[in-house]
Amino acid sequence: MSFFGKLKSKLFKSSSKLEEGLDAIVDEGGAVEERAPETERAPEPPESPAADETQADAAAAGDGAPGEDAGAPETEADRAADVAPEPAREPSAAPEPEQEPEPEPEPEKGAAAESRPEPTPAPEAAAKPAPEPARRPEAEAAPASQPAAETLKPLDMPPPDIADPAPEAQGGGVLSRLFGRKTGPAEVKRVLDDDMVESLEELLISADMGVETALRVTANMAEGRMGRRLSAREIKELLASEIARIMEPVAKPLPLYPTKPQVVLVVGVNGSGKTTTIGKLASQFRAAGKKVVIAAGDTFRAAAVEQLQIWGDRAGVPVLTAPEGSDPASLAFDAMTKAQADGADLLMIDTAGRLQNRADLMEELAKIVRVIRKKDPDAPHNTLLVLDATTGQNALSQVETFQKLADVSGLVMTKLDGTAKGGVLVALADRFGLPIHAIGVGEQIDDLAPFDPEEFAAALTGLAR
Ligand SMILES: Nc1nc2c(ncn2[C@@H]2O[C@H](COP(=O)(O)OP(=O)(O)OP(=O)(O)O)[C@@H](O)[C@H]2O)c(=O)[nH]1
Repeated sequence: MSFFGKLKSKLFKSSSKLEEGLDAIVDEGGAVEERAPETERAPEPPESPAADETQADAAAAGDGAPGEDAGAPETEADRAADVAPEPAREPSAAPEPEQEPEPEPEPEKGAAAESRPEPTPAPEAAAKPAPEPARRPEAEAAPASQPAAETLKPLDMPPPDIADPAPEAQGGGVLSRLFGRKTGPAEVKRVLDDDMVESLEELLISADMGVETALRVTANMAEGRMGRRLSAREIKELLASEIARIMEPVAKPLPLYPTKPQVVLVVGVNGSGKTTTIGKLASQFRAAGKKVVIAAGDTFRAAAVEQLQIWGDRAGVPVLTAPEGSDPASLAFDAMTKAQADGADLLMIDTAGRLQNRADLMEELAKIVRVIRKKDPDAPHNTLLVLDATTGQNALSQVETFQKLADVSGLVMTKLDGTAKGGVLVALADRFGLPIHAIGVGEQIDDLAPFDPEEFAAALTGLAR
């Protein structure tokens, strides 16, 4: 199964919570409205403020004039919802079938989509001499062997609501029936009012987005739209757009430098997925032609060392170990010496994750850094914090703690498959702004994907279904 296939299907645990919640909010205070058939729908005049009757009126009257949502500023939402597959996403694979442009109920939607600028590669990424694991493929000339690039699939967007089988049983408008026209399917819309905003805030908080982020996201969604009637899909599009906007700046692949070896210190609490992530990254780096050395720096747990050795074997990468209980800094020094002697491109150092005694851990990490700096004053070049997405809000305090223990330069979020807590990524991005280099979507060696904000937002809100 492709990375995105996994992400899409597995994130539904998260999305189903948000999706069902959003549906319920709209259903709760909404009214069924009939939509005109797409072919007959003329551009709607912009909704005048006067047309924004009181929410109570609208809800009570079930005012269902077709296309009354034409005035809703949906451009941003469309951007997230209608994201086109990027042609460069699978450089070595057979070309993906172009995604069918979605028939749009509102004419301006199509126009907005057409005028959307193509994402441009980040200059520093394009200038990188070597491909990077977990890199978004459009940002570079990735080799055919790059696993992350190869396995990403473009988003299979669902058909729009308008394409649902038209339930004649729901009845058409009088004029439609007189002229023998079939109407579009009915849909529920709810006037965006204070109650609905509050319900949205509560839903986002319950989806692990954190209070501050949830309030900000909801406020942005509501801005300029109070009094408008919105369908669940429109709300999801707005939410997806907001989420993608927050996540866009943090979606950055692990930067690669010409320095040899580039030292990547990997930190995180026990069980967060450090070992697995090191194995997956090593495999991707190796597939991209990099020479990698791994140092098993959690010398206090024999099982952790064994596990890392297994991953090293899988990835085809040497793992340096030391006797149980020996000094991790001494191992790191030896590993640095070996990596330099071997001309390795990357040295990945696993570390212990015992937060029970922070002072010890802080000293241990500081000592590792001190000794590797004897070999290279700029090392470590990256300090990756591995976070387990299933811990939800706890991930926020882990970032705070590890920022005090080490100079965290980026995040990898593991276990995004099978969690209903994906919303915490939004809170993390909003609060810390640390780059999310990759996401773990399973326990297999190729289950590490680049982080794509739009795909993530669509999957989280249920638009990707
Ligand atoms: N479903 C899923 N499981 C994962 C993922 N990443 C890691 N795991 C599992 O999480 C568990 C812990 O992973 P490890 O890599 O051993 O975590 P660690 O941080 O090295 O833990 P310690 O060795 O205890 O320090 C293992 O069972 C992994 O298979 C992921 O992305 N998805």
